[in-house]
Amino acid sequence: MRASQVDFENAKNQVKLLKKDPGNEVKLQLYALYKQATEGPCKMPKPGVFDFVNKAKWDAWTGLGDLPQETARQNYVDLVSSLSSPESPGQARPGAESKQGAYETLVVTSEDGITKIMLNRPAKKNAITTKMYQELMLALQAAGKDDSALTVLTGNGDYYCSGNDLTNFTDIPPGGVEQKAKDSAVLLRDFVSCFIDFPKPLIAVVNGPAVGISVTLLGLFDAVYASDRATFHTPFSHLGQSPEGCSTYTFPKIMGSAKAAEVLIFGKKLTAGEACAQGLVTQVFPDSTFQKEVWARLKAFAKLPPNAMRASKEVLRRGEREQLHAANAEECRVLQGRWLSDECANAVMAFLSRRAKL
Ligand SMILES: CCCCC/C=C/C(=O)SCCNC(=O)CCNC(=O)[C@H](O)C(C)(C)COP(=O)(O)OP(=O)(O)OC[C@H]1O[C@@H](n2cnc3c(N)ncnc32)[C@H](O)[C@@H]1OP(=O)(O)O
Repeated sequence: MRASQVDFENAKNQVKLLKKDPGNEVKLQLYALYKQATEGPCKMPKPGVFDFVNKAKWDAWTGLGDLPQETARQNYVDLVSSLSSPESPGQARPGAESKQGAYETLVVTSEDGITKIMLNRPAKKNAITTKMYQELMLALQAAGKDDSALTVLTGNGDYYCSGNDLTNFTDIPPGGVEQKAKDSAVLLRDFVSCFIDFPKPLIAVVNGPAVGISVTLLGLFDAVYASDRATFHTPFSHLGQSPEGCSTYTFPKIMGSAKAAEVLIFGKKLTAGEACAQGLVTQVFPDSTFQKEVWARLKAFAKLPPNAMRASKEVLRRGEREQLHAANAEECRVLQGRWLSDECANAVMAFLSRRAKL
């Protein structure tokens, strides 16, 4: 799964042959990844506010931060591969099957026995919108049933994921904020259930910083590989919120109750090394060799008998599935109340009005 210069050149040519216009957002991502892959991080001065086109390009490119050029090249190749329609197989990277042209917020590819689900909003640090929650559930359902041996979740760009997209809170339905809180609790419960019940090995490839729900969910993965650039931050109290993703059950089990409280109540940000020492991360790799080393390892895992791996996962999970669903339900119930609190409203408003950042 590591793109060579030849793959990159092929992908560049495939873009010109695309039969369908991929839309402006995707074109901006292609532009940004291409620039990052060929020139490195954006050093151009910020265009004027009325220079809309160049400002959008600049935003997309700077949104990739310090993403290594090799990773940008890989992500560019993956994105082009995902755009190749099944009717034009000549456009696809040999061996890489892209089934999910339908997703707006994800790039999903299958290759070498591995289905890779990549969060794909790099300019927004892969913050999870309502649409992305829904697409992730669909992608996980499909991956659970496909013939790949492993499923991997990762992020495009310099972040793994910045957690819940805080603009989700601005989309209030006719039933008002109470209805919004209720709908969000249902969505969250269904979303987390997909991870609890996922039937085959699920691996997180944490390519950069992780925030909020993208951290708490890690306790439900079977392995977590992290770049040494990654950090792990759950600022729930700062946001007037409370933990989710079954972390109230998994974190004390993984790291002990004192360390779990420091992370989940006081929002202590962990480095990749600390997260590994506390058992949340399986192994940390230097960012410069992260993709190469992790994918080599995953390809070897994917050659193991898939039914044996599923059976082992099932027997490991069976003993605690009930407790996990109970923790999920209780976390969603408490959060529903938190979302209606002044503490939460003030924190979200502060972020949206650019007064606060983590
Ligand atoms: C329904 C289910 C609910 C599930 C409950 C889940 C809870 C959680 O996940 S709580 C955690 C929520 N996340 C956050 O509070 C993170 C907020 N973001 C930040 O603090 C920062 O953006 C950052 C530290 C993640 C990155 O900072 P920086 O490197 O300086 O980059 P920018 O802030 O300029 O970000 C670029 C761009 O992306 C937008 N963005 C980033 N994260 C989010 C987010 N979580 N929600 C919405 N938007 C986000 C940011 O606003 C910038 O946008 P533009 O200004 O339009 O470029």
